Amino acid sequence: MMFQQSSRSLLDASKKSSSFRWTSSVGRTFSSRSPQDWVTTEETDDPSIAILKMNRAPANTLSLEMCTEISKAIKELESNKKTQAVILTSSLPTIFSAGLDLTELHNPDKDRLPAFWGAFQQLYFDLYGSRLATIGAINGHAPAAGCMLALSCDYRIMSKGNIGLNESKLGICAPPWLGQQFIDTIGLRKAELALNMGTLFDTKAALDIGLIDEIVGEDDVMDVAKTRASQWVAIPAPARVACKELTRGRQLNELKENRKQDVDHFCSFVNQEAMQRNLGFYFEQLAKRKK
Ligand SMILES: CC/C=C\C/C=C\CCC/C=C/CC(=O)SCCNC(=O)CCNC(=O)[C@H](O)C(C)(C)COP(=O)(O)OP(=O)(O)OC[C@H]1O[C@@H](n2cnc3c(N)ncnc32)[C@H](O)[C@@H]1OP(=O)(O)O
Repeated sequence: MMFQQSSRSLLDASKKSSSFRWTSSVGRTFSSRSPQDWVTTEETDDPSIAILKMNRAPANTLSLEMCTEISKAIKELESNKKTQAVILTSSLPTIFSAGLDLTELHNPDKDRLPAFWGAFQQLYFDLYGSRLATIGAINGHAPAAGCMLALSCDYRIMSKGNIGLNESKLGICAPPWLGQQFIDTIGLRKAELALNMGTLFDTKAALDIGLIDEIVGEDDVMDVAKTRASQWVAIPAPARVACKELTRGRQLNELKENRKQDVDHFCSFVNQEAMQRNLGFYFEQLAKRKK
């Protein structure tokens, strides 16, 4: 790993508190196969390129365990010297990732909340700072932390869905480091407008503002992703890693140095009554939407 971070205590805590079936505060039951199946890695016909698929139906939301599983998969791929690139994608038909699992934020378990945020920070370190060339094959919606997954990749192709940081619509604001990633990608003024309005961009608008690099047809996503991965892998690895350090090192180190404060800030922010009211309201709207 290029930007190795230590998070043992938080991740150890996360293991203790893992639960894989629970009823949310608005009464919906989430169940799934075990977290080990939520993320799978596949080989391609090029041994230097791997695929990392998110399989957590219904929306690939990022719970503590989901963040941990993605981080684990990235580290495993990095531990194989032959692997030089990873394609991050979703096995769900219309959703890349719906962002943070709101059941973690709404009426949170006070002991689990810091571990959850620590696992999300770790995922940012592991993906944004990976030694691998990372290609985001965004094959569906990618709001909020789903957009963070995309922004953390080196190159983004997208076939359908909406992408952006819509946190303001939930009555919250993206954490500073995610906001900075967004600003660094599309520029301050565009980010300022989009963050305030909570704008989600369709593929064309996302391409226009530079949030994604390419629009691809639904059936072409994996072929194009492999082609782009090959192009990135063709650049000598030390050069790629040095470029990444140049463009991302400062932001990664800043959070690394302020990790504990960021967790404390997040927890006190989320635990505010007004924040919980907003989240509860948003969550209920989400559940009612289909009906
Ligand atoms: C100054 C302040 C500084 C610091 C503050 C610090 C920290 C605060 C930072 C908080 C950061 C937050 C980042 C986030 O990621 S918040 C999450 C944001 N995500 C969303 O808003 C997406 C919500 N989902 C959707 O809009 C739609 O689901 C989507 C468009 C993605 C897909 O629509 P579709 O119609 O295809 O599917 P749905 O039927 O809506 O969804 C399927 C089921 O999944 C459930 N779901 C969806 N998203 C979430 C989620 N994020 N969390 C939990 N559950 C989710 C949805 O309710 C459906 O459930 P069922 O009805 O099938 O039970």
